[in-house]
Amino acid sequence: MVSELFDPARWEAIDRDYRDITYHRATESGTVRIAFDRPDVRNAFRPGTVDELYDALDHAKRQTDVGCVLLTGNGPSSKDGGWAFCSGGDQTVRGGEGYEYRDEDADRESAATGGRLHILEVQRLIRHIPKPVLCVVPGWAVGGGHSLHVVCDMTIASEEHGRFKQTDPDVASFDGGFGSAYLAKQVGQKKAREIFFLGKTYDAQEAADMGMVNEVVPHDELEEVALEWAEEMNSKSPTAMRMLKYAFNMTDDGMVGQQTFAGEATRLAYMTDEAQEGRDAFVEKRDPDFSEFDWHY
Ligand SMILES: CC(C)(COP(=O)(O)OP(=O)(O)OC[C@H]1O[C@@H](n2cnc3c(N)ncnc32)[C@H](O)[C@@H]1OP(=O)(O)O)[C@@H](O)C(=O)NCCC(=O)NCCSC(=O)CCC(=O)c1ccccc1C(=O)O
Repeated sequence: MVSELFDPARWEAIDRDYRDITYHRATESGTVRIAFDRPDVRNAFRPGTVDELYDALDHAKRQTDVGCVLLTGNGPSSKDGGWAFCSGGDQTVRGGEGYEYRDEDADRESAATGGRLHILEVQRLIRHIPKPVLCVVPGWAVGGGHSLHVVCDMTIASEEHGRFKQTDPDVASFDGGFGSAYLAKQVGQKKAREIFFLGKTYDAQEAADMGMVNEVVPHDELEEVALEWAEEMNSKSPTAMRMLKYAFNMTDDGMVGQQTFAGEATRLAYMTDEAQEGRDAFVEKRDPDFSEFDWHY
């Protein structure tokens, strides 16, 4: 069993050699499901988990017939029945310089000798992947797991088990990027500071009321609703969705936001006869003739 909420009839496995996550593609829509698969430790991520997550997201990015990514956590825990999206960095493999490849992770090709903190690379990929990422929270979203939900485009959460909490300062960590500053854009400065400075636990409805969760869904229906939302998004114009995501990002992402949005505008411009005249003129070693193209206003 992948997860109690997972309907095997609606998914097929994507053949990748993963240990800490599962990766599936919907049988009837351009949707993929990426899930943390360490339910016994509330889906905490270790360096190998982060590598796999990055690899799956990058693969999803490159599937031109995929319009939406679901990011979730498998469950429940075989030890106590608890549910989690993700509880952040695995504190048991945290060394002096960061999170370390240990035990069965030591044989990974990616294994570094020093510690890693590369979950931030995953955050940036979620931010820049040219399609919506929907965070599906069946239980705890804590620490770095909370930050991941914040950076996703939208979040839906289990009414019964969804729980949100920031423990970063309890374990001497601090996400000073999207996890805090972007969170403040979602819930306001006072609330964001409360979340980090007090470390309170909020249920799914409280998280929705403060603006960081889009919808609270009965636990048993969570993945069904996620697929419905994904199908809705898949029915939209891919170009419009991509440009909208980058437009939403742009005001907060500075020059990189501008670069990303402008890059997509350049792609659209490359598709015009006008751009092709520029290319052809160079290749044919002649002056370009743009005279037939309008100065649109
Ligand atoms: C998640 C809890 C609130 C759940 O509580 P509860 O339901 O009572 O379950 P427990 O009995 O506590 O846990 C069950 C079981 O899981 C183990 N476990 C849970 N979380 C972790 C974890 N993060 N690491 C390792 N193991 C974990 C727990 O020990 C139990 O195991 P048993 O063997 O059965 O006893 C609660 O569990 C909790 O508070 N967990 C810790 C949350 C936490 O502090 N996470 C780390 C925050 S820091 C972080 O994530 C850094 C991320 C990062 O890399 C980063 C770096 C640089 C900038 C930014 C970031 C960023 O934040 O993204």
